[in-house]
Amino acid sequence: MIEIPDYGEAVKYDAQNLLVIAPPGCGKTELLARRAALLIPRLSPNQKILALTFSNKAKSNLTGRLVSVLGVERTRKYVSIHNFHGHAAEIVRAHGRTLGIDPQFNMPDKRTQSDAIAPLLDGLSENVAGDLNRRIEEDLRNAKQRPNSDCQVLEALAAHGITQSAEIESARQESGTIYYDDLLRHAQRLIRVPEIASLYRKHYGAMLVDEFQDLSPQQLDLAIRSCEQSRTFVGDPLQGIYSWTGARPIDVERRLRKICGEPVDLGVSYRSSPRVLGLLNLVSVGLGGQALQPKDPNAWFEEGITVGAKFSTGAEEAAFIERASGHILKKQPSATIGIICRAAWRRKPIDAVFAESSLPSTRWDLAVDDAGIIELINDATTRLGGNPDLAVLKTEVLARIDATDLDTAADVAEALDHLEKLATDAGSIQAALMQFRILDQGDTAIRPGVHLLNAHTGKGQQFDWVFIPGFEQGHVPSFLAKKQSEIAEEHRVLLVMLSRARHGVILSRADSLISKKGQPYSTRVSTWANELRIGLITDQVGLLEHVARMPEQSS
Ligand SMILES: Nc1ncnc2c1ncn2[C@@H]1O[C@H](COP(=O)(O)OP(=O)(O)OP(=O)(O)O)[C@@H](O)[C@H]1O
Repeated sequence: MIEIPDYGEAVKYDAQNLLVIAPPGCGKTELLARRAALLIPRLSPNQKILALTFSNKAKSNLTGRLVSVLGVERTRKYVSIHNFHGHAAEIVRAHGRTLGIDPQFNMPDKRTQSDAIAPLLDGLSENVAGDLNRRIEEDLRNAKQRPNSDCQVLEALAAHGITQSAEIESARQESGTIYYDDLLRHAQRLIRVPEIASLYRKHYGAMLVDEFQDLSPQQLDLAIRSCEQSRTFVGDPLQGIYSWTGARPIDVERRLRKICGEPVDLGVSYRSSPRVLGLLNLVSVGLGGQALQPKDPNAWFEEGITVGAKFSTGAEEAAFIERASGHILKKQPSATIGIICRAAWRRKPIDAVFAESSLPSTRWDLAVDDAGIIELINDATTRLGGNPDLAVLKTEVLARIDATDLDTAADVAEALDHLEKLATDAGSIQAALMQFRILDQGDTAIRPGVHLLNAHTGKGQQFDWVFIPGFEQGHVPSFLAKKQSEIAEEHRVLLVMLSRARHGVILSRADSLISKKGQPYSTRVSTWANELRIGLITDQVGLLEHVARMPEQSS
């Protein structure tokens, strides 16, 4: 490992291919943006940099950083920023005909495959349906994670899958539908055609890949065949939390080391306070990683804060989080507060409290909280004369977005679903639209106020304060994690949640929660409580006192 404490050196590091492996908050994403500035003058005329991210949120994050370093115009002119599905969709649209795929194929969204599986689950109990669904998804993913033709997919399913998986795939092939995994598979097949690869390689003179630990070998293959020079990969295998979607951090890192040589390491955190790092280091060292030092330990009020809080009920915990957020925002109106739960179900009482609160809050998993999506729907409604049929409205909205932007398409579908429900009560689509909460979120930066999200959505993001409710066995780690490898992944999820925090982290739990059936049940503290105990310096009372001592933010 080549140790470079500051990214300044790594940006300029003059390797053709550069691999950067570093813990959270050390500036990996920032490095990509700065490296783009270094690479642009080296591009040939008409060439661009291909920037690839794993998810749409990561794409917004990287876009924001690129824009702050390069400016809007240079970013637009020199960098194509895609998530993997978007990049794959572009290849399949442009060249799919080579494989007999109609270039006008309907873009899949997150539900296309699950809608096809749903009829097979009808009438089954929740557990049996959940297991069957998982098994079918796993079979299909395994059969499609290599450049298999449709016939080879069916052969793989016949050899290794259950009959229902083959049934779903046969029906898909007959109808000519494309699912998410088919996009990547077809793109991988196409990029192996030398003439097609050569087009992309001429067009892209450099490549930036963020969060390489989240990639499947298939995504990596697609990336490295799309651009063959000046490739920069950044990531942190200890933040690998996507093995359930096919990510293989160890294999991917091995391959990248072959391509790039020894990785560069960044060892200083620019994100977190000494207290937050103290807590974070307990987890990362437990996972075999290195302990991080803060860049400027004296820059933080009282060195930051870490809190362990316990409540009798989920409702009490939620009320406290709302109250503490209010105190923080009163002292620091521009503070960003992330309330990060491992799983959405655990956030229920908290979401309910913030839905009634006067504090500014955004739910990241609710598409209708996204001003961009609402604007798209509003514009389309106006064009269609004010009160359109929902199906017509959907077509109109989708016609206005980039056909390869699957995540936005999925958000639109989700928002329209929600709109449909609201319209039933409100009497019309227009009346329902008035009820959508429009937030002032013009750009990609995280706005001051409260953000409610789940661990996986928070990947790559940061907040001044992070609340992690639900530090209970069954939630952290999730009750779904049974194998050793799954529990290790849950441990990394904890690392990801903690490492989103800049100034302070508040871990909390409730003794009693309400089940889906409305019955109270008792909880036990997370298995990792002992590991973290010495890193938690105070409790909920100490938190409020710390906030009370904090100086008022000057305006
Ligand atoms: N050299 C630097 N000087 C000043 N600030 C920096 C520097 N590098 C990064 N930062 C800031 O530190 C914070 C964390 O950086 P960044 O998000 O790039 O880290 P990361 O390694 O990508 O984290 P993660 O792995 O959690 O996604 C950001 O606010 C960034 O602007």
